[in-house]
Amino acid sequence: MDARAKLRDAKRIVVKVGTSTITYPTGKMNLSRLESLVRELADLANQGREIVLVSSGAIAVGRDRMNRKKSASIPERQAMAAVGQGILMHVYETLFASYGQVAGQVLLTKENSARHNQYANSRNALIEMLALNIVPVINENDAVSVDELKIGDNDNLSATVASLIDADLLILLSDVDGVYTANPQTHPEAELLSEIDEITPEVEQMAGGVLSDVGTGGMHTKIEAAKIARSAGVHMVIASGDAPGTIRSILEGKETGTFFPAKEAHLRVRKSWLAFGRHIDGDLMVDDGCAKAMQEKGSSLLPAGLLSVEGEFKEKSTVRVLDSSGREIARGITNYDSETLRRIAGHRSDEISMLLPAAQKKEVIHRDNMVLMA
Ligand SMILES: Nc1ncnc2c1ncn2[C@@H]1O[C@H](COP(=O)(O)OP(=O)(O)O)[C@@H](O)[C@H]1O
Ligand SMILES: N[C@@H](CCC(=O)OP(=O)(O)O)C(=O)O
Repeated sequence: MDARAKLRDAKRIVVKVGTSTITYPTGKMNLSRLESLVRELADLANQGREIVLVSSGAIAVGRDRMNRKKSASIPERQAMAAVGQGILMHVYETLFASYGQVAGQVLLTKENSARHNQYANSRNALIEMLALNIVPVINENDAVSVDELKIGDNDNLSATVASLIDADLLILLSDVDGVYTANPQTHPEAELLSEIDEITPEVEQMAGGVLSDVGTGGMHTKIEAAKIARSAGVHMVIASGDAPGTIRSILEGKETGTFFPAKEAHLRVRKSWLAFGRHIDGDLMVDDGCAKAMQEKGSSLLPAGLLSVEGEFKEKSTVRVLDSSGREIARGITNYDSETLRRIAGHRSDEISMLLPAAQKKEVIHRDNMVLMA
């Protein structure tokens, strides 16, 4: 069966719109886009589908209201978001109400997904809203989240939300109609890719940089979102937010935008929390033999395979595991702090008891506390 045909049955759908889709380059709201988007989403909800909207745009709309051209400082961006989010939500609420639907605002920070109890709370709230036929309208809580509280971009946020609620499909609507072989704004000869089955280093290379002045991540953060979604068993499509009817055409299984099919064996909720909900505290580089054993046999990470340690962290921190070329292959919770890891790196398990005074666990990261990323 054509892989896209599965999308016809998608019941729980997360749609993310970028700043560039819902505002004009001047910063003013693009009301006709907002109207046609909400109309399309309300119609899907009328069909009995569960819809979640993740919308950017708070900072741009706030800037426009306050007549600011560019907000350089972080506190100023926070202030702009506080103004813009209210305006945006008012517009969404009014539009959804005009189509007979109820919208409810949910603002998230990294903390909501980094602590397990808060992760469960966010999930419960969203699932209850869907059960009550409320359309959650989500954004990052830009007015309060800075530095380590910040998720950073709504592409990652939408994929984390999709994984949190076990969505069937995530649609990222942007100012570009999918992933091209290179940035089409700088490479007019670039070609649109209809489907990406594997996120290879070449795909990451194609993602290039951002040109948009109000958005944050460009194609790079959308590829990161695809990794999160696919691993969590969520299909993802990147398409243009320009043309009305795009979402309907995706749900008819038509070849619209770039399709990232979900991985078959997807992560259970605990593992997806482990991989994507938590703050990353450091990097561990491993040798090729160790990388192969982890990827092909699902082995734990042992000290013998460890080449180097980046960052200062305590035991039970979340770290990325990189292969010798620097590519991320896994994430997990380490049994040792960074200082101890530097001492035991490269040593066989039988040598460890001599290096460390008390009896220690053998693995650096146990396979149960690890998620493969590549
Ligand atoms: N390979 C690529 N294919 C498509 N777009 C790309 C690629 N590489 C970089 N881009 C850029 O990413 C932009 C979309 O990202 P962004 O402006 O952040 O959108 P949004 O506001 O929807 O999140 C495109 O307009 C394009 O300039
Ligand atoms: N949360 C911010 C936008 C962050 C963001 O990811 O923007 P975009 O790249 O346009 O999706 C806002 O509402 O202004």
